[in-house]
Amino acid sequence: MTAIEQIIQNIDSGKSFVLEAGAGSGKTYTLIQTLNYLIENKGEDLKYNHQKIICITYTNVAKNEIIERLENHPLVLVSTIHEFLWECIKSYEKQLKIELCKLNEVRYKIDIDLGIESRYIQNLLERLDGIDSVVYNDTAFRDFESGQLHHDDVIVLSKMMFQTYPLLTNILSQKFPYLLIDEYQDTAPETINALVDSLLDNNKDKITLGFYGDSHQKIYNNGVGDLTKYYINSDTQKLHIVKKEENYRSSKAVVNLLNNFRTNIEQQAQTELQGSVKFVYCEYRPIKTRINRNNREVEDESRTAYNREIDLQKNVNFDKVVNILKTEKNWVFDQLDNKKNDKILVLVNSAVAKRNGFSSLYRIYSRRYTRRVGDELNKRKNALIQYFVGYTDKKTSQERETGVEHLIKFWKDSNYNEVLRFLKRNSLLFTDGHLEHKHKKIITDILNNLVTIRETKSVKEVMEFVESRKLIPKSDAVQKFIDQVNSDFDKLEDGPEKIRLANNKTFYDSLMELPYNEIISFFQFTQNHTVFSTKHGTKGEEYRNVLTVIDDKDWVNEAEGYNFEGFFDDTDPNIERKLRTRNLFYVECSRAKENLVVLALSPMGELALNNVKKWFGNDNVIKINSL
Ligand SMILES: Nc1ncnc2c1ncn2[C@@H]1O[C@H](COP(=O)(O)OP(=O)(O)OP(=O)(O)O)[C@@H](O)[C@H]1O
Repeated sequence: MTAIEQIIQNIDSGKSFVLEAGAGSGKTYTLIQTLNYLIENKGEDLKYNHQKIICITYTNVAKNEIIERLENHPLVLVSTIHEFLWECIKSYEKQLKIELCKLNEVRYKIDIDLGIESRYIQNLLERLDGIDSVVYNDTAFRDFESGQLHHDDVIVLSKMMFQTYPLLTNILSQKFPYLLIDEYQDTAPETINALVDSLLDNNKDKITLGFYGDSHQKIYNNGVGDLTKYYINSDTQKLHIVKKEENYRSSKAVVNLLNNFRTNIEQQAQTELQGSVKFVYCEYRPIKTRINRNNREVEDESRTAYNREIDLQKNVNFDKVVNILKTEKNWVFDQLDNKKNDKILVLVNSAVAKRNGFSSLYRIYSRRYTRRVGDELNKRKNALIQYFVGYTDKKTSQERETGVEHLIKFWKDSNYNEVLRFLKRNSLLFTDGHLEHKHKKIITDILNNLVTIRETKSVKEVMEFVESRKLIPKSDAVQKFIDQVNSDFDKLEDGPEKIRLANNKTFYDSLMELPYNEIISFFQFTQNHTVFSTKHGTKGEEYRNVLTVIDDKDWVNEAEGYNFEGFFDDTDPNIERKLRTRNLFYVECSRAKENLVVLALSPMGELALNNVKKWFGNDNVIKINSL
């Protein structure tokens, strides 16, 4: 039976299900097929009972694609998770206030127990009495005292509401008897819990849930990742597993490789194209050692000097491989024509930053965050950097298009609707929310000006311009950061807090002096508009040929990072990191339609290489010197 046939069988017998579908299997297509089936076969009933089908997606792009493909069908509500959950809970004002107080109390206690100054409030209930209702809008700051929620709070509060008020879930299941969720692996565990353990548990006969996704493509830390616990045990299962094992994207060689390190799905390539996979590894001279007086072997040279030499060697190796691919294999790495490009997938490191024109930004980050630099940059965690380039929502993996550069992108693309939406949401230009004719001229002048000054001025000058024109005010977090670095922290007692503030000040001062051009380059990089791609943005994308570059050095010591050698040889003791690395590797390799080359710049031990040989085939694992 095909996946869609199994899904239909589940739907017809009222069973909730998970579609586990590997890379390139056409998940969205199956989701659309399901929706069409429901419209055609259950549509009349739904209409009669004033019910709707809910389809939850993660990005506005996916949302729009589905709406378009269903030709805006009135029976289907396509929604992001926040929109949906907020719609579910927002009218229960009394209950919301109670739950908000509970949440506030829990978070307040955590802060107090940790001995840190809490942003939460004692005795919130009394203060909430004075406000009309709890509110949430997409860009609101958290301000519990005035009943204002941040979007993370919506996720947590809805879980609490679903748990505490079964009646709420009964009402929802009456209104929405079918609920389909795209990219389940990136859904917050709290949301899965609300949907499966409350909504479904309380209303088994009334609602069917369908989860679509791929456990091996979870690359964001906050997603649930995998729903196995809900279907593994047939006695207690709440969901039924359906597998989709076709791969419509990749060549036989690539699919074969994916199957070699994936255990829960065995994909079938749907093309006759053979393609190829190669793994290139590098060896470096060992660090010099000597025997000391105590007869112990110790390092005989400075590790910094050694690392510097190896870094240079890595650059040479990288250039060598790229050159061979270009000249001998006809791969196309053309910075200007992104569409036709073959792609280099690489996590940000100093060499990547240099090649993409943001090496000074990288240096400033390295000084502040030392070993966490890659992670900090990749995730755009710092509030100051977010002001310029936005960020990826950690709960939903959605790009938050809130940065100066997003606004400029909309403007340059002549996407005026988005420009206006952005300004209405973020700027102080429209104090009364109305756009008048006079505003259009003002906006045009400001934005044209901004486009130009960005090219030549410093970060500080751009920030001042943006602020003075009331385009985007500083967020609370940015203001707090600036206030702190400008405070008189010299008077503080010596200790970690003083050091932290001093480091922040250096970071802030150097960032402000930076040519803004570096921010532009960094933004292009985060949006995959270079031949390089941040791996966090590659899901759903595909390229003819892919070069994936691995360099453990920048990541291996971080609990939050990646450890490729430890994944290849199965020795990484940190299970979460091992899964994260496996998923990243899976997502990267599965982007290739024809040919894949993996270049391991950091050294790989014998055990790792032996496993790699099992996956890639002996002849496809090549030492760089033999190229
Ligand atoms: N039924 C089909 N027949 C032919 N081609 C298909 C079919 N379904 C999908 N494709 C093609 O296969 C490729 C992969 O599809 P798609 O990107 O939808 O898969 P996916 O499951 O979302 O992949 P991933 O999760 O890896 O991003 C696309 O080029 C798509 O056009």
